[in-house]
Amino acid sequence: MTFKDALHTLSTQIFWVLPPGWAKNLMARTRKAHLAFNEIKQYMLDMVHDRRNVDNSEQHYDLFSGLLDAEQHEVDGRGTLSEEELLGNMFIFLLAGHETTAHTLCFTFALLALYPDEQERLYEHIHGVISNLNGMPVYEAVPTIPKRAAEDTTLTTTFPVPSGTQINIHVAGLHYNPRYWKDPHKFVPDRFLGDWPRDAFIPFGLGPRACIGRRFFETEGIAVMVMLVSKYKIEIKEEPEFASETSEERYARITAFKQGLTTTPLRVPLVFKRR
Ligand code: HEM
Repeated sequence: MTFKDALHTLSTQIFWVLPPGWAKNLMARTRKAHLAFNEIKQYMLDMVHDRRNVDNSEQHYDLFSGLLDAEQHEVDGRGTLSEEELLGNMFIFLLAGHETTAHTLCFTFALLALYPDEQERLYEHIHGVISNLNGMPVYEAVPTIPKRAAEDTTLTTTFPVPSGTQINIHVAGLHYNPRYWKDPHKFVPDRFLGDWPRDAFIPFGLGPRACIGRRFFETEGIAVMVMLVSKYKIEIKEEPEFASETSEERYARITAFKQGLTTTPLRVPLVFKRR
C-alpha cells in the first residue's frame, strides 16, 4: 500500500481498527484497515530511521525533529518519549493534521469558486487574507468533538452531567445555529470582520485540549490560499451533464460531503486558470 493510500484508508476507516485483534480478519474492511495501520507504522519507522541515520547532514526545525528530540533528550528534568509514544505522536499528527487541512482547503476553494465576487475581493485584498481566513472552516473539518466529563457538573446551570458522562459537542450544530449567526448557511466572510460570537465558533475546539495544530494550519492554509488565489482564478468545471442545473442544485452538488472522522467533500471539480 502506498503511504497516501494507507493514510486515506485510516482517515476514512479508522474505526475498523478498533475491534479486538481476533476480529481483524472477519471482514474485508477490517483487514484493509489493519493492513493500512501496519503499513503506516512501517512508514513511520522508516522515517525515524532515515532521519536518524541517513538524513543527518543538515539541521531540521520542524515538528518531526521536535518529537525526535523529545525521544532522545530529557527536557527540564522530564523523561523522554518511549518509541511507542514517539510513534503514537507521529501518528496523531499525521491523522489529525492531514485530512482536516486538505478538506478545509478543498471546501474553501469550492466556496470561492461558487462565490466569484468574494474570490475577486480576496484577490484584490490579498493582504486581508488573514481575517478572511476565519471564514474557512464553514464546513467544519471535525464535525463533533468527543469529551468525557472529568467531574460532576451541570450544563446551562440546570442540566446535570455526572462524572464520566460521554459528551459529543456538535460543532456543526453550533456553527449553523441562527441564534448566534445571521443567515448561517450563507458564505459571508465579512461576518468575521466585526463583532462576532467567538464562543459559537469552535472549529479547533476550546480549552487545554484544543487543536495543537491550529497555528500550523493557519500558517499553512494562508500560505496555500494566498499562493493559489493570487495566481489562479478558481472556477467550477463546466460539465455537459450538469448544464441545466439551477444554482441551488449546483451549490448542493459542489458542497456535498460525507461524514467520517472528518467532513469529507465528495467531488469538487475545479478549474484553476492562470490570471
Ligand atoms: C483545518 C484544520 C484543523 C482543524 C479544523 C482541526 C480541529 C481539531 C479539533 C476540533 C480537535 C479536538 C479539540 C478538542 O478536543 O477540544 C483537534 C485536536 C488535535 N489536532 Fe487539529 N485540526 C486541524 C489541523 C491540525 C493540524 C495541521 C495538526 C498537526 C500538525 C493537528 C493536530 C491535532 C492534534 C495532535 C490534536 C489532539 C490534541 C490533544 O488531544 O491535546 N490539527 N483538532
